[in-house]
This record gives sequence, C-alpha cells and structure tokens, in this order.
Amino acid sequence: GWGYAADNGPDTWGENFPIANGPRQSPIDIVPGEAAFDAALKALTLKYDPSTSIDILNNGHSVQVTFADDTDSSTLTGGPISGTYRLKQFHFHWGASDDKGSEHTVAGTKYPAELHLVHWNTKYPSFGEAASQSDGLAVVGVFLQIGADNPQLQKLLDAFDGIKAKSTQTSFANFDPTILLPGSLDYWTYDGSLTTPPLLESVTWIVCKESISVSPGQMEKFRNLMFSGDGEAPCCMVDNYRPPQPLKGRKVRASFQ
Ligand SMILES: NS(=O)(=O)c1cccc(NC(=O)NCCCCO)c1
Ligand SMILES: [Zn+2]
Repeated sequence: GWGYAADNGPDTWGENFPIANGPRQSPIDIVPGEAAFDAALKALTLKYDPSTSIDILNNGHSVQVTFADDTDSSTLTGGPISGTYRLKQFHFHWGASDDKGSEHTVAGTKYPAELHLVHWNTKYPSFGEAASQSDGLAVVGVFLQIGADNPQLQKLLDAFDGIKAKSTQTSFANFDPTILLPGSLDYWTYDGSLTTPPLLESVTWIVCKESISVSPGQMEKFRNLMFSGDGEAPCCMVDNYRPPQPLKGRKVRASFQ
C-alpha cells in the first residue's frame, strides 16, 4: 500500500490515485504577501466536548485521536464555511529532523510538524459520504514550532508508548483538543484535498497563522512511533508529509490584515 518511502511515497501516489495531479491538491506553499484579506471571512468557532474523545491510534501513517461524531458535541462553525462540521479526528505530520515535517509551508518555510483537526459537513450522513463532496470536509491546520516544552502535548505524548507499532490503539478519553490551539485563530483558507490517498478534493483548508510550541525532546517522542507493525522490520514513523502541490490558479484568502 501507499506510504512515505521511495517506493510507495508521494511521487508514486499518482499511479493508483490519478487525482494526485488534480486542480485542487494539498498541501500548498502559502505566500502571505499573495493572500488576499477577505473582510467577509468570519472568526472560527471551535466547540469541542472532551467527552467525545475515544481512542488514540497508530494507523501506520500517523498518530490519530478519534472522536465520537454521532452528535453535534464537537463542532466547527464560522470561518470560511457555512453550516456545521463535526470533529472526526485529529492527527499529525512530522519530519526526521526539526528542519522539515509540516505539509503546508509558509513562504517556503517548513515547520517540524503540523496538526490536522478533521471535520465533516453535517449536511451529509457521514464522514465517508462527506469525503467525496467538494464541500464535505474542513481541516484546521496548526503548525508546531520548535521552542519551549508544550505541557498541553504531554498527555498525548505519554500515550505513545502504548501505540508504537502500526495498527495499535488504546483508549484516550476526556481529551479536549482546544488546548492544542494557538492563542490567535487568524487563518489562511483555500480549497484543497486530503494530503494522503485517496487525495479526495473535498477539503476546505483553514491554516492557522500562529503556531504552537514543541520542544526537541517532545519531537523525539513522535519519531519513536513506528510505520512498521510488530514482527516487521522496524521503521521509524518520520517524514510522513506530502510536499506542497501546484496552486493551479487557486486564491488563498486571509482572515486577517
Ligand atoms: N492529512 S488530511 O488531509 O488532514 C486527511 C484528513 C482525513 C483523512 C485523510 N486520509 C485518509 O483517511 N486516508 C485513508 C487511510 C488513512 C488511514 O489509514 C487525510
Ligand atoms: Zn493530515
């Protein structure tokens, strides 16, 4: 299956997923000077209920925290979207070293990691249905920047010991992803896609301008996770990011001046 190695990584995905070369692929390089301020863009409203967090999973591509999405307990409204989108999961992308790892870049700058909070449009019956619609998903991206230890990440990192290998998961209750958000919710937004196969062009991207901190030691905990399963040749989960894709005429809007 697909992955991030030379023989199954982003440069090969187009073989099985031709949309990889489509008109609205993600991630992109965000050039602040070319983003147009749009006064009509609303503030983001993120309302998360910690009781909806269920488990933490190593799915062989990333580490993911999954939420109960059978009610409107954890939602995204406002911002560039209309209607109500439900939080399904959040996960991360990161590098083998601190000089790379994010999917989106800002004027060519790579961050060591990027958080994705994945939401689906409740005008559709499920995530799976929404994922195939042009307005089906909204993903909030938050950059992680090397700095001081981030205590808000610690509960998450402490759970990694139980999910080192591919296809392992443990329960992860009462986690409020709000604590992972930066102080300012100023954002850039553009129409894009999933950044992993099946690369569906169904995502309204909402990328926060402000990053959150992560220390070098905390980054090492991400790098101790494994792409490989028990009994397989050990392979550290690093560089699980797709590089920026062609803008193809798309406009990036800014919620701030
Ligand atoms: N990286 S991302 O664009 O935020 C994103 C969001 C939601 C789903 C996905 N990708 C997938 O679900 N791919 C299907 C298989 C991956 C887990 O096994 C990517
Ligand atoms: Zn992602």
